[in-house]
This record gives sequence, C-alpha cells and structure tokens, in this order.
Amino acid sequence: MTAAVRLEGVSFAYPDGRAALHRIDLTVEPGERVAVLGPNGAGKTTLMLHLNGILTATEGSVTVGGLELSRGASRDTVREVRRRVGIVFQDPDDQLFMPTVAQDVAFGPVNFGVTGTALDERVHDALTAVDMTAHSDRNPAHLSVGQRRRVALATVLACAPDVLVLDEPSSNLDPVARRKLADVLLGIATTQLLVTHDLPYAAQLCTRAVILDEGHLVADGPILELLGDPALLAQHRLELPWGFRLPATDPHSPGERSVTPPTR
Ligand SMILES: Nc1ncnc2c1ncn2[C@@H]1O[C@H](COP(=O)(O)OP(=O)(O)OP(=O)(O)O)[C@@H](O)[C@H]1O
Repeated sequence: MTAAVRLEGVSFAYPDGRAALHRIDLTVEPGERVAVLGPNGAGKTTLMLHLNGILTATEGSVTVGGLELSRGASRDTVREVRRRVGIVFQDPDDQLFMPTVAQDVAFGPVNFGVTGTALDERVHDALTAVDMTAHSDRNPAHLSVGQRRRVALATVLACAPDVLVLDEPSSNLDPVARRKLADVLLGIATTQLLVTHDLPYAAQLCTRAVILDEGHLVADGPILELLGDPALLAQHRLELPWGFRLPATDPHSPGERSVTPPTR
C-alpha cells in the first residue's frame, strides 16, 4: 500500500541558518490519525509546512501518496500535492479572505475545477460539518475567532483532501464546538495529522503519536502508551492537565469508540 505521507531523512534549515528538522523518518498510512506533539520550538509547524510544499527539505525526501516533493518538483506536482493535503492553520485569518463565508469555502474547490451542483454540495456539506450554514452569507471578518476557525476548517474539508493537517484545532473553540469538531474528525476516514499541545484532545482523536523535540523525532508509538509514560512526557515538556486520567482501555479499539456520525 502506498503511504499517505512518507518523510525519509528530512532535514531543514531556515534561511537564517537555524536548523529546525534533523533527519526525520516518518511514515503515515492511509486512514491513520497521528498526533504531532512536542514543546514550543520543537519543529512541529516546520514539519507540517513540508507536507504541501510550503517548505522544501534541505535534505531527504517527502512523498505524499507516492508523489515526491523535492526542490525541483514541477508546478503540476506541487499543485496536485496541495489538492491532496489540506492544512488548517492555527490562525484562521491565514485562510479567509473572501467577502462571504460561502465564497471562502467555495474558493478551494473552484480552484480545483469543481463547478455547478457539485460545488454547491461541497460548500453545503462542509459548512454543515462545522455547523456554520446559518452564517454562509456573512463576512468572515465579522465572525468570532472560534467561528472563523470552523469556517477555516470548512474551506479545507470542501476540497476533500486525502490528508488533513490541523494545527492546534481545539484552540479558541467553546466546549460544544470542540466536541462537534471531534465528531467531524472521527467521522471522516481521511488521514489526519494533528499538531497540538492539547493532549486530551489528541488522545481522544488519534491512535498514534510522534514527539518532536529540538527538531528530532524522539518517540513514535500508540498514543496511550506515550501519554502513559510520565518520564517521557517530562523529558519533553509535555504534561497532562491536572485531574486528567487516560482511559484504562483504548477508546479507539473497535466497538468501544463512541462516534456521533457527522451531519453530512
Ligand atoms: N521563519 C523562521 N526563520 C527562522 N527560524 C524559524 C522560523 N520559523 C521557525 N523558526 C525556528 O524553527 C524552530 C522550530 O519552530 P516551529 O515553529 O516549527 O516549532 P513548533 O514546534 O511548531 O513550536 P510551537 O509549539 O511554539 O508552535 C524554532 O527554533 C523556531 O525558532
């Protein structure tokens, strides 16, 4: 089976010379949900930006569904990878720029050639998934931060990506929006990478976690095993919130996961 995402020996240094990734090897299979954890400055965002060609590895290779994103990759390759990989940035203002919510959500699919009824359905389904249909004619700039985050997610869902990358998806969401987002993410079979400091949310959504620290991938395994290792967490400035207990059994195992089907 072709990996959804494969990084082999990926190193990256910013133009000012700061080395941010060191020989990262990571393979994510189709349908996996992987949490990317680590302290501030660990390299999580840098890694994420390699998955659709915003940054290109200084050394090593990144492939998405078998397509390689090297420095010399053609425009067509980068465009196809950008169709396959949807990134939801932490700051929704990075991806909202149209006069209305509906136009913002339609922007991506239109760009990839979707028109007519298919386009209307994409926009409707994506806004339904994030519970924002009632706001479709509003100016995104007039929405609250949490509402803008939900619209930003809809802009990516509407493109039906093979790989969904989310940077701190739970920040600024009220508890209901947070729960509904979890339902949406658990209800779609898309491969997902979740970059987050919200360890309970990661445990709820992901089966596997990787820990980055100072640009090195220092741990990779079942998320409950990693989060259940206090020494490992302490070593990498990770902490479970006060009073939080990991589930005694794996909530992701068949029959035990509680998933509310998304309304789409
Ligand atoms: N544009 C840039 N130029 C130079 N160095 C950068 C740039 N962006 C990030 N860095 C550095 O690269 C390293 C990794 O940063 P990155 O943003 O990937 O970390 P992160 O794990 O996402 O952190 P956080 O949890 O704080 O969001 C840090 O040392 C950071 O200072």
